[in-house]
Amino acid sequence: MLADWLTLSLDQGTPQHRQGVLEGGRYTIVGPGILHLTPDQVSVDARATVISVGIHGNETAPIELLGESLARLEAGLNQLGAPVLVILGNLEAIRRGTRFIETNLNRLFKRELDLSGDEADRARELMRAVDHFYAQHHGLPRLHYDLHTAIRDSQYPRFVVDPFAESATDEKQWHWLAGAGIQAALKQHQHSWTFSHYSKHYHQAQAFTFELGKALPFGHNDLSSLKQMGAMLDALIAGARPEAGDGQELIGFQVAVEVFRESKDFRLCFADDTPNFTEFGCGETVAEDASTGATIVGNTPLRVVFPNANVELGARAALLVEPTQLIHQPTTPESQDIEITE
Ligand SMILES: O=C(O)CCC(=O)N[C@@H](CCC(=O)O)C(=O)O
Ligand SMILES: [Zn+2]
Repeated sequence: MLADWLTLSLDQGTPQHRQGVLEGGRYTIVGPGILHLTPDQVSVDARATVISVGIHGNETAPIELLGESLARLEAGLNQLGAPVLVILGNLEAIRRGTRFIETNLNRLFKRELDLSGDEADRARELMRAVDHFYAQHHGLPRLHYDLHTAIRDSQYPRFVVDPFAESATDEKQWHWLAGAGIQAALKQHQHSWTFSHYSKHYHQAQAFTFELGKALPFGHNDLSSLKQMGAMLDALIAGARPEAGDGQELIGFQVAVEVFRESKDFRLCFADDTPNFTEFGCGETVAEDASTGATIVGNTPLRVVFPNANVELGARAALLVEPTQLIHQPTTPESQDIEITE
């Protein structure tokens, strides 16, 4: 039943059996595409964990990856040891295989949201579900991993966005991310009202947006590059400490310039298939907008992330980023622990 929950949620709406037992606990379907896993016993390393997928409907690899992890739980190959809220984000967009229907759901996670429409209603429903979940498990450390794939290839195929927030990122997270095969981390410079930002900003959760390769239709994903990520999901579900990534490098980046599309007459001055993190040299023009003019790289080379000329007016059309530090470096016999240089 649990393994079919993803498919049933998409095919027929909310499945009929709203509750059931599984290895180490029980599940409750709390709403369309919202599943609460409750362990019989909470493990010592457990976190109140939110795992969301399909916030953009065309990003299918995380849905398949999570489906495999739930199937392992149901088959008794894993045991529930932490409370987990599993979220299938934009159900209608997933059915249609599109990023969104009316507007980008991943910009709407704001308590004062006053928009109407299906995506705004879904954002409110998901915010309520997260609030309720963290309140139910208030004694535990909070975690939210929001899993995506990117529109284009990337020089770092697996990376995270670390949302802007007042609260600091726990150093342990870098170990876990490196262990899950994450190669780079991009620190956001301002509030972005994404789903992971919501949990970090309002609930002080450790939260990231994961980019796990390139967006492809169902059945076309090669999940072998996400094996370590799958192992991390299993560990979180079990309430175990995920594998630390000794031997794997994780590079930090920060935002230097955010490029917005302000007019209809807007263009990015490079090929559509330019991979994320491609470097542009000093003096190169990256974008042109009829109302705000050209965006030109200044004295330091910058790399482009999430370029998209087809966004709504006023929305982010690209980030220009620069490396900050090596957040996590391979363990050597001389240095046995994490290296943070800020
Ligand atoms: O590949 C792209 O251009 C977009 C991929 C994507 O959906 N990224 C997220 C990042 C969220 C964040 O900035 O934290 C998004 O744009 O919502
Ligand atoms: Zn996405």
